[in-house]
Amino acid sequence: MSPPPSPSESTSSPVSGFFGVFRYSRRALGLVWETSRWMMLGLALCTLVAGVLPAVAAWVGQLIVDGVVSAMDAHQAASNPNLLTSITPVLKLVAIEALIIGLIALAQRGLSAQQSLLRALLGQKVNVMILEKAGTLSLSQFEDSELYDQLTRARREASTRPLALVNKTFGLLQNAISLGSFGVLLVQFSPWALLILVAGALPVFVSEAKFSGDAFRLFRWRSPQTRMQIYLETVLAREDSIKEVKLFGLEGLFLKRYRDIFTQLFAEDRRLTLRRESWGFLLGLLGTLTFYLAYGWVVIETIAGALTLGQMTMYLMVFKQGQAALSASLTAISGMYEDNLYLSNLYEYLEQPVEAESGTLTQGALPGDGLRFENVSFSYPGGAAVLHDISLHLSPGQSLALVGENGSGKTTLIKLLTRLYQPTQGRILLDGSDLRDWSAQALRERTGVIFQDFVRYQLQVGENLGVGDTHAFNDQERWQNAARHGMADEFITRMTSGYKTQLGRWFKNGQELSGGQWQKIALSRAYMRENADIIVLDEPTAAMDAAAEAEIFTRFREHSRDKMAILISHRFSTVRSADLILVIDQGHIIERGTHEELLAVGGHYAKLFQLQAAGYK
Ligand SMILES: Nc1ncnc2c1ncn2[C@@H]1O[C@H](COP(=O)(O)OP(=O)(O)OP(=O)(O)O)[C@@H](O)[C@H]1O
Repeated sequence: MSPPPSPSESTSSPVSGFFGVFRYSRRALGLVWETSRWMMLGLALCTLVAGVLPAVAAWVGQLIVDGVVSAMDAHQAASNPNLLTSITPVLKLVAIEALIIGLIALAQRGLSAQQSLLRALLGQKVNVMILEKAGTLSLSQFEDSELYDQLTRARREASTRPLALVNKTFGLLQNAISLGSFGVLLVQFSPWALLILVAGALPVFVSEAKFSGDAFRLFRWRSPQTRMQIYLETVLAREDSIKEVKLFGLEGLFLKRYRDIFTQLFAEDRRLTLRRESWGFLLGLLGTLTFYLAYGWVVIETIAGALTLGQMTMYLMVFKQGQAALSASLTAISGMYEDNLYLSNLYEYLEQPVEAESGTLTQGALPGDGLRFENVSFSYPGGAAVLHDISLHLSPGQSLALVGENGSGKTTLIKLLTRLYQPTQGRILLDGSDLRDWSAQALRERTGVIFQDFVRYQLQVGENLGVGDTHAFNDQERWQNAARHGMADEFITRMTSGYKTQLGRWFKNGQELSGGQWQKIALSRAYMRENADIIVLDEPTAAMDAAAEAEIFTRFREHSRDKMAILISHRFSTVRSADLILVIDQGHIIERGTHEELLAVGGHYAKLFQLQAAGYK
């Protein structure tokens, strides 16, 4: 199976497509320039030195051979030969050549030292750019598998590519300088020789350019499989999934899938590599043939007396090195083409449009009005409607509970309320102003949320709380306050290093917590937002024991006395005390009222309540 071309690749002509991708070279150079000006200048200097000196060395080589020949003649012809006088001029030339070779070695070392330092700096810079961009993407962009592919491709490859591109650009420059200087020497022999040199290397270049394009298309086309491989690696080798993998005996199954993907990808790789190398070999032979043709020509000219021995050595060396430099330049160009294609992926990702943060409000038009949903409907991108025509009003000091079956849309409602998604229809108002018009910062400060799938950070306990309010990330007093509210302080103080205990198993001395303890940590994290007046708990006590749950809700009510509290729970014992209960079914509000009102109606809520109560009898 061959990868389909992307639309842009299939519509543009191969030539313009080929040159079009070079637009990223300038950006890569700019990136290096921003990373370290001095090193880029150093690279340029070393490149120049390493480019010019080989031709100078070849020329000095010619002077040496011719010097030796004439010194030999003079020495033999002299009636009173003095060896020292005869060899001194040649030895001086030998010393100069040694110096030149030393300088070339120095320049090359300089190049490789600067390249390896730049690799580290540039890799870090590009990775930071990728992660910074990730921070600006919306949740729906993150859930878009194509964008996710792009992000994965960018992370896998692009952090090494900019330097590769710059190295190749400098390599090309160095070879071009060498070629130019060799050309100056070679043209004196014959312009045809120069032409032969170019003609010999051209076919390799064309084939390289073609195959690097194929390689990139292959890489782009199969990134979903690569991503599946990364995912399987994670499932098979991470402590949070290994328990289930072991119990269900999934190792063999997943490893087989992992291997199958590799086998498929490897078959494509092998095909491409074999074709690339076979063509490279055949076309390379052409280059070798032209070299030996030129070799023969130079030898004939020398025997015929048109060239001196020194000139012959020089031309042969120039020809050989020139050909090597030319094919290296051409390979560099096609390699640059490949790097450019990879970089185009990085920049496509970096240039993903992000929604401009337009809201600036820090206060609503009707302070104290609380939260209002006005005929809000919502569908996830590309999906069917999940919420239909939701209207509700919650004033400060009131509590709201959402009840409904799995998948009825409760968490989605919270995602809209926290502006992780925008309603498809209708609007949400906070203190009389549309949520979209609020500044993100102000909104964040006013809401404290814990989601069902809260994050278990592999950090210290205190930091796990601190993430709830970055301003107080290291504030121990605030940690303790929040932990008291979330009922986590008791077990934290019993831990070996208290709030400084490392959590999780990823790092040394990390301690694992029970499901309920983690939930208490997450709950305390929500309490870190001291100024938040909208507190949302999405099934906060599912993993807690009954006593802890009762205590949690007593504290929750105390804490949220003058705030807006929203609670999602499948346990009616926690829901019943809410001021307003909404029963959601397939995205519709089907019942609303207090616990008593809903029981009196004898509808869906009453039925579910009785079902649960019967379970406890
Ligand atoms: N990111 C998403 N993209 C597309 N569809 C989604 C996404 N998240 C949830 N859904 C769908 O939206 C619907 C509502 O999901 P939601 O998580 O809001 O339900 P819920 O009432 O909170 O369920 P539960 O009680 O199981 O937590 C479900 O049908 C689900 O498949």
